[in-house]
Amino acid sequence: MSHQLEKKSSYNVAIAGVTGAVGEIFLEILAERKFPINQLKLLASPRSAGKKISYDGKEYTVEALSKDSFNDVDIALFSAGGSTSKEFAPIAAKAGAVVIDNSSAFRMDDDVPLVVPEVNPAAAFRHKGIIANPNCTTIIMVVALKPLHEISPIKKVWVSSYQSASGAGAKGMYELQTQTRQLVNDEPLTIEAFSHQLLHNVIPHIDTPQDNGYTREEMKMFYETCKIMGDPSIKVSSTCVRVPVISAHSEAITIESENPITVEQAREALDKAPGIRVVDDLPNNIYPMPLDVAGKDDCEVGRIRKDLASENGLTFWVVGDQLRKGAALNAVQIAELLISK
Ligand SMILES: NC(=O)C1=CN([C@@H]2O[C@H](COP(=O)(O)OP(=O)(O)OC[C@H]3O[C@@H](n4cnc5c(N)ncnc54)[C@H](OP(=O)(O)O)[C@@H]3O)[C@@H](O)[C@H]2O)C=CC1
Ligand SMILES: N[C@@H](CC(=O)OP(=O)(O)O)C(=O)O
Repeated sequence: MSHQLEKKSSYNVAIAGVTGAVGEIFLEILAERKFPINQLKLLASPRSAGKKISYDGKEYTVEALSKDSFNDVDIALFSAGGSTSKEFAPIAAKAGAVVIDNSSAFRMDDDVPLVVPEVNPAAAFRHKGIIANPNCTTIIMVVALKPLHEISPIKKVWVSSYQSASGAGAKGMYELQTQTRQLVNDEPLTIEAFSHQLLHNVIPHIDTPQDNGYTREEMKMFYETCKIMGDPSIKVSSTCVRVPVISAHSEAITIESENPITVEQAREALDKAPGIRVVDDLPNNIYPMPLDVAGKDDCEVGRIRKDLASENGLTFWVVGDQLRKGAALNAVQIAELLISK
């Protein structure tokens, strides 16, 4: 069975997980980019079945995701967690849809391309029914790494992330907002979505601990970077940290490349690269910050400087809206690539 999308003037699109943090942004982005939709199917858990959601001036009723949800669907955008993807993405692909999956369920499968359109667009066409959207922190980083890797191959990356509450979904954003209100009202703080109070704190722990002392989020950055960049020799050491910011992830990155990359070369390459903007004027207090980047499509890079501690090293700061470029926008850009051929 061929999994390539048949060329049409408009497509039947399903969104699994439409009531979640990423699902909501999927709808915003499809509308903003005028994605050619014929029929739209909105899917979530049985808890949300019957809920009404507007899209492009029309009201839709959310349906409970089931094995029969994908008949006549061309493109299925999944954002409903790894276990839901594991169960339903193969069913959707078998029914003839091309699945673009936001979860971590299939990212490292050999048969599943892991795609960031600015980095490895050709991989999108090698799918067998499922394409994986990478981890959000990794997407934001590789958009900046790619133009630098083209100047001189990157050998090593050290990165510390400053990941917003929305990375933990709707419940993460809600908990940070609730804690703010509770603190003002002198009430006990609810701590459910994160392992500690996030308000007025930073938590150096995202996803499950691994045997090597890193977390699963950190190991996703290690493995996914190599797969997306098509270079298994790149070594990534990361510390992923949750910070009390509602939306947009920040990352302090140091790279070591085969040959030196000057600040000027880096700035010029990043300036020209798609999906990223240089915002870098330290003396005038101008650098990327989550408050400014939240809601934007492009990632922003600043604080570009020669690293003082590593050989052939360059240090910089990248911020991206992880619900957009780190999730829904990247997935919609993959869908746009598929329908462009
Ligand atoms: N938040 C982020 O920054 C990013 C998230 N992702 C990934 O995207 C996915 C969704 O994340 P996010 O939007 O943040 O999470 P949310 O918790 O905000 O939303 C989860 C969504 O999945 C639906 N869902 C949950 N269980 C089921 C089920 N059994 N069957 C059908 N639908 C179900 C929920 O429906 P209901 O409302 O009915 O419960 C809801 O629509 C995850 O895999 C996450 O790892 C990827 C990149 C970034
Ligand atoms: N990276 C997200 C979590 C997430 O959704 O990751 P993944 O898509 O790799 O499961 C965060 O900030 O918490």
